[in-house]
Amino acid sequence: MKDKKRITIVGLGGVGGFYGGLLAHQYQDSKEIEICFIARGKHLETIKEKGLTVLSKDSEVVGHPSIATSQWGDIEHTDYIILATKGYDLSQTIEDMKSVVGEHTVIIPLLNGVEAYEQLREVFGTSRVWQGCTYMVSRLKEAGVIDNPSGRQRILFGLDGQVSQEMKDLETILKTAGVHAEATSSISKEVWEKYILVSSSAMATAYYDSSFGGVMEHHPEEMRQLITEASAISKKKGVALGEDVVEVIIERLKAIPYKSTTSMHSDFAAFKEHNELGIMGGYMVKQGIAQGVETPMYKKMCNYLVVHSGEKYVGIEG
Ligand SMILES: NC(=O)C1=CN([C@@H]2O[C@H](COP(=O)(O)OP(=O)(O)OC[C@H]3O[C@@H](n4cnc5c(N)ncnc54)[C@H](OP(=O)(O)O)[C@@H]3O)[C@@H](O)[C@H]2O)C=CC1
Ligand SMILES: CC(C)(CO)C(=O)C(=O)O
Repeated sequence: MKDKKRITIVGLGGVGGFYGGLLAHQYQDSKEIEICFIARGKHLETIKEKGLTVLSKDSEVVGHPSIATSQWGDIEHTDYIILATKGYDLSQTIEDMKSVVGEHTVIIPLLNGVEAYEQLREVFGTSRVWQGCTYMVSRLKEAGVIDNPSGRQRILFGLDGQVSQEMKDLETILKTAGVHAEATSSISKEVWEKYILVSSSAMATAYYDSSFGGVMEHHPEEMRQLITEASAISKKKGVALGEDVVEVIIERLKAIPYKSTTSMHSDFAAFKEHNELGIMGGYMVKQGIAQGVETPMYKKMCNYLVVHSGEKYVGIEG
């Protein structure tokens, strides 16, 4: 029964649902690999009934996982856990998944930021927790349906200084399912570059109630300031970022379609009860204090957004 490699995805929203759907579609009849979903509510019921539909630019696939459940107990054991909940669900998810994490289980967080990795590492140790990040703009459209309109997607994962055979094997499993995956030996640098990009743009898009293009065109100085503050923190934490990191991030931000926006801004705009202000902004402010780095722009935007969350949210230009 334990012969098949088992990959469990928890959090079947924009990110986990997209990659989970591709994996479940590819491996539904596989004798070597099986895909399990931890989901909940109506989404779970629809997945059980009709499978998980993934819409992506010009394609549509439906994935039927081997197991779809809300109960970790139904999974029993797993070789990999791909973690894709929002930051505010992380602590509970870590508690719940303890029952299936064995000595050999590898955990890969795809959440934005570095807090998930730091938290997981504290609970499960360094070698079995790899770092990861993803570039995409994908959303849960309705129960059982994930939409990634541009079709863009990319996962980077690994541990610093090595790309092991186990990592190469996972890269192959993901690529075979159509995932643009890359195991890398400079994962801290990759994760931090992504984090600086998304954290600065999440803060500014939510603060100004504007798109990527909007904040880059109308608030370039504020964007530069956020990126500079975040880069200073990561360098103080010992991450080997290039000297030109601020310019590199600015160029990447300019390449993002003008009208698209961050997942945090979407959550603010939808008046969601929870948001990721903690991992996008709060972490930078706290780390600034811990590392002795001034973060005036993060503090200003956090202070505004923290009192304008939920139903009270009105962006500055909103
Ligand atoms: N969306 C995107 O394009 C991108 C997002 N990211 C990052 O990826 C992470 C995930 O984002 P995203 O996919 O947008 O988030 P979503 O809110 O779309 O999806 C998260 C899913 O996790 C589910 N979930 C949470 N806790 C549990 C649990 N204990 N058991 C089962 N299901 C659970 C939620 O269910 P429920 O609805 O019931 O709460 C929800 O369906 C975030 O950190 C985000 O910043 C990174 C790159 C791009
Ligand atoms: C910046 C972006 C869109 C890139 O993947 C993202 O990660 C997010 O909004 O959460």
